[in-house]
Amino acid sequence: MTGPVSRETPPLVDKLFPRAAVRLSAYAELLATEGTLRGLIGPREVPRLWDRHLLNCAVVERLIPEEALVADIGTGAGLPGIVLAIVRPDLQVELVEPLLRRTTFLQEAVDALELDNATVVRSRAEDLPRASYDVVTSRAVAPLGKLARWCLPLCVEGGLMLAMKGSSAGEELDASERELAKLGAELWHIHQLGGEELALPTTVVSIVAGRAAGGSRHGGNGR
Ligand SMILES: C[S@@+](CC[C@H](N)C(=O)[O-])C[C@H]1O[C@@H](n2cnc3c(N)ncnc32)[C@H](O)[C@@H]1O
Repeated sequence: MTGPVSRETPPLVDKLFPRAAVRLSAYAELLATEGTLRGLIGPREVPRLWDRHLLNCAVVERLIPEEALVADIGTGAGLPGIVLAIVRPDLQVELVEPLLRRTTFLQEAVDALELDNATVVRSRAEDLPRASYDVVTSRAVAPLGKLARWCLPLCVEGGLMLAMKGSSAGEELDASERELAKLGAELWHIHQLGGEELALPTTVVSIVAGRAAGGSRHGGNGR
């Protein structure tokens, strides 16, 4: 089981997300307890829940326009979807996950946290309605090319696919540029978020969905 140190809310949370800190802490507690008991989060992740998971996901909100309808594909235990719903009450977030064990946990978390802007959707990405979302997020779900085949068709024209990636972001983008162009993507860009504040900055590949074929890497939509 987890030790008490892992449950402490870092001061940075109050500084960056003062209005969301209580709910974020409640979610951290849920992940550290039920989440690990049910095998949704590895026990070794508990001491680094804030650095590697919650804060890392929370800063992605900086790329999301106001009042967007967001689908978080393969959300697992709710990352980044639940975090985004907590820190951005203006968003509507669909937590998309095919596995029942995970959707059961997600629904319990949404209820416990009283998140009225998050909905659990038991589905695979491929089975969701097309051209429906302003923003489609994901973390640790699939390589970028495959992810783009799943996520870009779900975006409205001009919508945004946001893929949280690790150090492979550049390589993955290079390898999938042709595919992105075929899928009608217009701009793509690698963002480093939280570099000044977080122990581990977050890398996000953003891709603007559109009809026009082609695109340019580091197109710099600046969002
Ligand atoms: C490695 S987990 C990542 C979970 C979470 N995003 C995170 O970062 O902790 C990948 C998740 O993607 C889900 N998944 C796999 N294939 C999927 C698909 N075709 N559509 C939607 N989700 C899928 C899995 O069930 C799993 O929960």
